[in-house]
This record gives sequence, C-alpha cells and structure tokens, in this order.
Amino acid sequence: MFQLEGKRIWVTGHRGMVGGAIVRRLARENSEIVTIERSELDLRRQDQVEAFVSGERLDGVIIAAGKVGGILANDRAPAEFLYDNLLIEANVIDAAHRAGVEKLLFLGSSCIYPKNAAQPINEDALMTGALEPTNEWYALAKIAGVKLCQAYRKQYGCDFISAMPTNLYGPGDNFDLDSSHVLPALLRKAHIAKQNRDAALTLWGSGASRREFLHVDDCADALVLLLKSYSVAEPVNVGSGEDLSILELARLVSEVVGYRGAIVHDLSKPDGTPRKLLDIQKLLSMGWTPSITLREGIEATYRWFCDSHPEVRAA
Ligand SMILES: NC(=O)C1=CN([C@@H]2O[C@H](COP(=O)(O)OP(=O)(O)OC[C@H]3O[C@@H](n4cnc5c(N)ncnc54)[C@H](OP(=O)(O)O)[C@@H]3O)[C@@H](O)[C@H]2O)C=CC1
Ligand SMILES: C[C@H]1O[C@H](OP(=O)(O)OP(=O)(O)OC[C@H]2O[C@@H](n3cnc4c(=O)[nH]c(N)nc43)[C@H](O)[C@@H]2O)[C@@H](O)[C@@H](O)C1=O
Repeated sequence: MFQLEGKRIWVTGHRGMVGGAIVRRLARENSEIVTIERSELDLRRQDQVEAFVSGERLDGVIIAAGKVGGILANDRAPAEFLYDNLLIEANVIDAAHRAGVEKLLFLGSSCIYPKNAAQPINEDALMTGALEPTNEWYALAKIAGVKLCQAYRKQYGCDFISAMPTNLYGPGDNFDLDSSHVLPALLRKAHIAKQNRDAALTLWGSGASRREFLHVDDCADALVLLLKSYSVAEPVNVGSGEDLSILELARLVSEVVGYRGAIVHDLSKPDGTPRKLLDIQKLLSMGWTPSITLREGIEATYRWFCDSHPEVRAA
C-alpha cells in the first residue's frame, strides 16, 4: 500500500486532459502535487529530466505526459509519436529509479494490444499479434514503456506499474479537427453543423468501428486507486466495460448537441482497429466502478467545450 497523504507526487503532463484530471483527483488525497511547465522542462531531454528529478525529493511519479492524438495525427506523424513517447518514458523512468522514487505509474493505451485481439481484450493479449498500422508507432513506444516498468521492477525491485486506459474524453480534451480523437471531433462537428444549419455532418470512415469511452475523471479515480494499492508487474486495463459503433456515437453526440441533419461518410479516411473493448475485470475486482455514463459525460464535455471555446459559442 502506497499512502498518498503528505507524499510529493510529480504529475507529468499536468496541463493535458489526463494530467489535469489527475491533479484534480489527487487534491482530495492531501498529497503535495509537483508540476513543471514544458517550457521549463522538455521531458525528451535526459540531462534536464535527471537534474529536475534529483533535486525534488519525489515520493511518486505519474507519467501522463506524451505525444497524443487521434487516428490521423498518429498516421501522419509516426516519427514524433514513436520518438517523443520513447524518450519521455525512458528519461522519466530511469531518473525516478536513480532518485529512489517509491512509486511510479506509467500510462499506456488500449492501442498497445493486437489489432485483432479477442474481445473484450484481456491484459494477457499484449504482444500476441500484429498491431493496427495507423498507430503502431505510438503503440510500440507505449509497449516499451510497459516493458521499462517491468525491467526496472525485475532488476532493481522498483514499484513501477502501468495502466492501459481506453479512449478517454472530457474537460481539457483537444477539439482540433485534424489532430483530435473522435469524440471531441464529433462534438465540434455537430455544434458547427447545427449553427450553420448544414444538411449533413461528415464522419471519417465507415462508422462501423467500435470504441469504448471513459470519462477522464473516472479514469483519474481509477489511476489514484492503482497508485495506492496496485504493485504488480502486469499492466491493468482502465475502461468503462461498454462500447458502441462510431455511427452510434455520432447519433448520440448529435442528440446531445441538438443537431438533426444527416450523417455521411468520408471513406478516404481510415477506420482503424475494428474493435477495442477492454476486459476490466482486474480493476473491478479492486472495488472500482465507473460513475459517469457516456451520455452524462458527453453533455458535460459539450458544456465545457462551449464555455472554453468562445469563438464557437456565439455564432
Ligand atoms: N486521450 C486519450 O484518449 C488517451 C490517453 N492516454 C495516455 O494518457 C496520457 C495523457 O494523454 P492526454 O492527457 O489525452 O494528452 P494531452 O495531449 O492532453 O496531454 C499531454 C501532456 O504531455 C505534455 N507533453 C508532451 N510532450 C512533452 C514534452 N516533450 N515535455 C514535457 N511535456 C510534454 C503536454 O504538455 P503541453 O500541454 O505543454 O503541450 C501535455 O500536458 C498519454 O500518455 C496518453 O498516451 C491513454 C489512452 C487514451
Ligand atoms: C486513444 C486512441 O486513439 C487513436 O485510435 P482511434 O481510437 O482509432 O482514434 P480516433 O478517436 O481518432 O478514431 C476512432 C474512430 O472514429 C472514426 N472517426 C469518425 N469521424 C472522426 C473524426 O472526425 N475524427 C476522428 N479523430 N476520428 C473519427 C475514425 O475513423 C476511427 O474509426 C490512436 O491515437 C491510438 O493511438 C489511441 O491510443
């Protein structure tokens, strides 16, 4: 058991969607939260990371920093998705070991599993088949992160663990239509289509792919539980346990936004993995359950989007 009270926990990527949610959740644990801006510390620079970590007397580290993006961003920038993620995790994990950090939590992703893994995907499916080509670069980097945690545990006895979140959404998400994930993209598209009274909204791909979504606050809650009470080499899946097709998601988002036009398909865009539903039995057996339904989460995220993007609010 890793008691959080009074502990100094460094949340990397605190300005991002997941890091921000972890900071909000950790505030309830009476820990001392350590953060540093990217402009002051580029996590790809080993000397900078070592100097920072050795001077901070950290008890715990959460690696929520990373190069992140949707299906097209991954496909278009394989070099950065592989290089940035490899360097960030390698630098932070090694520096944490050298500084004697007691607990470290690394965030992987559901895309580390084989493209055609049996559903729901158990943690044991890791490295049992070929990866999805659109995000294999990012997935490979994330697999290396899991393996680094396992290697430092095996060789040095470090209590370094990994969690594999499913597709996340919520406040702080990226709503840029080129680089975002599907849920924020659809919220923006439906909002604009409603404002412009467009006859149709365009989905990428066939809409037949299935995805599981988890609100980022539920994810942060699960991650804090794991940080406190999970000390095993094998990664843990973090999901909602339910999935739907992208077309069903587009209909749900349209309903929440109040857009009543048609949905059409851009078949020049990739579908990606056909299905990615995580087996979350391991996490459920620890007493965690998700608390935000997909509809509630989309409604809240839509409100956040309108409040934080004044350029789209009034039109
Ligand atoms: N979003 C999702 O659906 C999922 C996310 N994850 C994982 O969760 C983690 C966080 O994702 P998410 O919050 O969505 O992503 P965001 O893009 O919202 O946040 C990423 C954060 O990492 C920081 N960062 C990136 N590169 C560097 C660098 N070189 N040096 C310092 N900081 C850096 C960014 O800093 P800045 O803000 O200054 O740019 C940002 O704060 C990632 O590891 C991701 O793989 C896993 C599964 C699903
Ligand atoms: C979290 C996870 O996220 C990524 O994997 P992904 O789940 O395939 O990503 P996505 O959310 O971008 O798309 C999901 C599905 O939705 C379809 N889709 C329809 N219309 C839009 C659309 O407008 N935008 C986007 N982005 N997708 C759309 C799209 O064609 C696909 O079928 C990787 O980064 C991966 O590395 C990773 O970790």
